[in-house]
Amino acid sequence: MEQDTGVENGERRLEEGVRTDFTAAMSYADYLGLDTLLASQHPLSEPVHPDEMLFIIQHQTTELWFKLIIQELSGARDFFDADNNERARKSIARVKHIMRTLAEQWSVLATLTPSEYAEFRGVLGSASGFQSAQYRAVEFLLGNKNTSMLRLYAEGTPERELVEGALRSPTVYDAFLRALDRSGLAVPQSILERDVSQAWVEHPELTGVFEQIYRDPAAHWEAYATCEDLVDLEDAFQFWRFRHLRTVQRTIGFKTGTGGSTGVDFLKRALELTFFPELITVRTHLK
Ligand code: HEM
Ligand SMILES: N[C@@H](CC(=O)c1ccccc1NC=O)C(=O)O
Repeated sequence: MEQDTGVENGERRLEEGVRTDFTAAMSYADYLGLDTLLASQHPLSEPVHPDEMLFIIQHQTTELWFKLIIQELSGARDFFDADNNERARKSIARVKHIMRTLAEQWSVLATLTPSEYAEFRGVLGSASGFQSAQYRAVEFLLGNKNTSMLRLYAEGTPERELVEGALRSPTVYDAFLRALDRSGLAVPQSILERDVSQAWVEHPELTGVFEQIYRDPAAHWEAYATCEDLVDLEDAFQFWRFRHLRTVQRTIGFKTGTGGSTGVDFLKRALELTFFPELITVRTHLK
């Protein structure tokens, strides 16, 4: 007797229970809002350059992931505030994996050759990733604050609210340090009371706190693991910046950017930034 594999003539038979009528029930597309999502790609080149779709989708998928990163980093901050280190670490790990995925995603855009990009770059006008409000909010949540970036977003717009909100609130690192202090590792008061809207600058007096942790990991295991998670996150973020830089260089060389910057040279400077400088310095001090 033939065994029923559920496959006939190369086709998988639909099972009896499979729903096919969604007039009165929620469907996949309903739940995900696919009508608006998939109607949101508007190439401007005429005739439409097929590679413009690649360009748009690469940016849109990145913005979707940025949206989740903002949720997770804000969540991590709240968990630190509630002294729930384990949950904060889980959110940080998720962000790290998203950043790794996004760093890998550059290889798709790298298939866009300089000649192809030049064919539709003109339609972008003065638009640039530099204006991404979600990206800026992520940078701010991690400590790379810069008040002058606010000028890019008109007052009263949701983008301004997002970026300004992130500028004025404590960073994930601020929240972690406050939690460390509550746990008994004395973080200098000046750091706990710093103006959180300022960019983080290295505080040499903080390195001692991390030295205590790194000299005896077993005694401070949760804090130690969290420090390493933060370093992982920073690494993943830097890889994303680096791959952006390399993609830009192979696509437009040393042209100035549509956002008005010097381009590659401007992006290179971001590689000098570090979110958690004391976590690097502590390594130098370890014997
Ligand atoms: C061929 C593709 C790309 C090129 C040629 C390119 C080029 C540039 C350039 C030249 C800048 C400097 C600002 C300016 O003057 O415009 C910049 C900034 C930026 N781009 Fe791109 N970009 C590309 C793709 C992307 C993608 C896919 C994203 C993802 C959202 C992105 C996000 C950003 C961000 C966030 C900045 C600001 C970086 C910072 O402030 O350090 N770019 N890009
Ligand atoms: N700054 C890029 C243009 C660009 O990449 C871009 C343009 C519109 C929307 C997003 C962009 N992505 C990153 O900067 C350039 O100078 O070619």
